[in-house]
Amino acid sequence: MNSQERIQELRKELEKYNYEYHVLDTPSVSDYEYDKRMQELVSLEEEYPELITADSPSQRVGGKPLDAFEKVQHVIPMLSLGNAFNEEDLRDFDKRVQDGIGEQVSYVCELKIDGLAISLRYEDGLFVQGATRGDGTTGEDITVNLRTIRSIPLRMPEGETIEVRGEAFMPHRSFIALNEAKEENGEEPFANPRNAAAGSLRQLDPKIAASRNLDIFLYGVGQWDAGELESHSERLEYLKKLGFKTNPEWRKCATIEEVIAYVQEWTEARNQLNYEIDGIVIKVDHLDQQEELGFTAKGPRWAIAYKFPAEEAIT
Ligand SMILES: NC(=O)c1cnc(N)c2cc(Br)sc12
Repeated sequence: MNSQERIQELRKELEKYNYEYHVLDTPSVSDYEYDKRMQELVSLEEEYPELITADSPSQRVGGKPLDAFEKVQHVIPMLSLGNAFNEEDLRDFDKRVQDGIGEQVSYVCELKIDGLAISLRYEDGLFVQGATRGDGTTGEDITVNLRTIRSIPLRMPEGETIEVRGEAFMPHRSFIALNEAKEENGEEPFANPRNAAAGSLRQLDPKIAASRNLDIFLYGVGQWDAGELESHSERLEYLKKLGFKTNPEWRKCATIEEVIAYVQEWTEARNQLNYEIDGIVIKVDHLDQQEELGFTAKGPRWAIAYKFPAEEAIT
């Protein structure tokens, strides 16, 4: 086997191990085995730098810090949702939807991740750009920092050209470790994981972002010319098939009663998660019904965000 073939073989192995560990949470090799192969890849790429490609597992943490972030225009605006605060608000939402459609409508419920909304663009399967939501139409290009999130594939097996959307966040254990380090250095700790994730992704030095152990759940699609799926639930399944990390707790709900039961279940169970959620997102599942309902100035008529009551401060 020549060096180029060995480099290709190492990249495939490392991408597989990375996917198993960071997306499936089911590692098949030890960190030692992973690190040994990464070391071999880095040495071979140092010997043959002309063979280095942007999607090589060795290229996740970029070089020098940026001077600033470029602006990115979102061709399809990134959503903001109207809020529901109690069961009555949810029933009012359901009534508006049923009146608007005139027949039974099914929903998808998802955990509302307390992080920051992100858009990822892939061209022919290659990760080419990642951006913050910003004001919904103009965000910031933070590609170099998003490349450091290990659950984001640098290349997906299917050569899809697609924009996917989700929420970047800082898991509890990363947040605790970061604030402990900050306090040891006499620095101001972050108030909550959302601020810590936002602050980390807005670092101009990708090495700092890489050190923050961020993660992401993908849950939506932006620009996608080939898109021919009929429902949001099919999109969630397709994102998973493409190799993205999707949140496993989503559920199809045939009625608002089932939505209310799901909300109740996670109001009680959210403290068992190893990441913060601040509510539940409820969406009409069928895309043609979403289109029929359309938008108000505040946001889509076909989705709403139920917000958990503020937790009593533990005194
Ligand atoms: N699954 C979802 O749709 C979802 C999850 N977490 C969030 N913070 C948000 C925000 C919007 Br806007 S949608 C959404």
